[in-house]
Amino acid sequence: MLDIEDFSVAYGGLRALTGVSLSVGEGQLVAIVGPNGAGKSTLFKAISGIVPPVSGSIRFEGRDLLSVPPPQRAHLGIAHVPEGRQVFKTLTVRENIEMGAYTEAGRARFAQTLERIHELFPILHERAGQLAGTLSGGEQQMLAIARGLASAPRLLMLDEPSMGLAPTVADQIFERVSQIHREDGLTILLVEQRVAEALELCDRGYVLETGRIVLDGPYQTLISDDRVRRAYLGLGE
Ligand SMILES: Nc1ncnc2c1ncn2[C@@H]1O[C@H](COP(=O)(O)OP(=O)(O)OP(=O)(O)O)[C@@H](O)[C@H]1O
Repeated sequence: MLDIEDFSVAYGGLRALTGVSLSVGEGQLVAIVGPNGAGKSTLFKAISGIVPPVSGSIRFEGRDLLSVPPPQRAHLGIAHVPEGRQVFKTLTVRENIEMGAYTEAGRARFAQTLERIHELFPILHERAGQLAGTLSGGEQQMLAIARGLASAPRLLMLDEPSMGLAPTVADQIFERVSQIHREDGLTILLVEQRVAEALELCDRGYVLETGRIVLDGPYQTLISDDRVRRAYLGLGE
């Protein structure tokens, strides 16, 4: 579904991504893990078109994505749920979800998507008329994911959904992400610093460090790799 090849991004003189290649197959949940500043958010911004590449290619469902203007990319079915949630705080929960449904597919399927969103996140149904800025951090994250789902995407990109959340709340979010993947078969690209949790959920993972992919493979390969065990899972040999 998504093929990124030899992709590099720079902010002025600073290289944020160097020669990154990765693939996401239809229906897969792929995790990108790595430390602060590794370039994870930059990769998502480049897929959405917020930052331009220096070189490399991105193909989405066989199409050259870089030739598609950024505002059109959501209409192809790419939903980007940004780091830090960024809900519209002065709009209600329901209005935030409606804002996500601006794609043709999102509008066409809004009634059934809303029903599914309420099934996944009943609290958003209860709080439909409440201003988003008054929600807790976990509820705002649920709303950000719901807003992404409202566009009826083919690919859902989640940038650190656990950020700033208590472990139990983060676990609830991971459980919902897994449910969306398992039950709805949605293709998901997940960026996370909580490496153990993210790798447990994924079909395939990539480890990104200082702008380069240093390791990739299926869950079993990554979880048994000594570097991953030492650096990210706090485990010994
Ligand atoms: N707008 C920007 N201008 C200049 N440098 C930037 C900009 N955004 C990010 N960077 C730099 O690019 C590098 C990668 O940042 P990025 O936010 O992609 O990392 P990350 O892996 O998502 O980290 P985190 O999890 O802390 O957000 C960092 O060195 C960062 O300082």
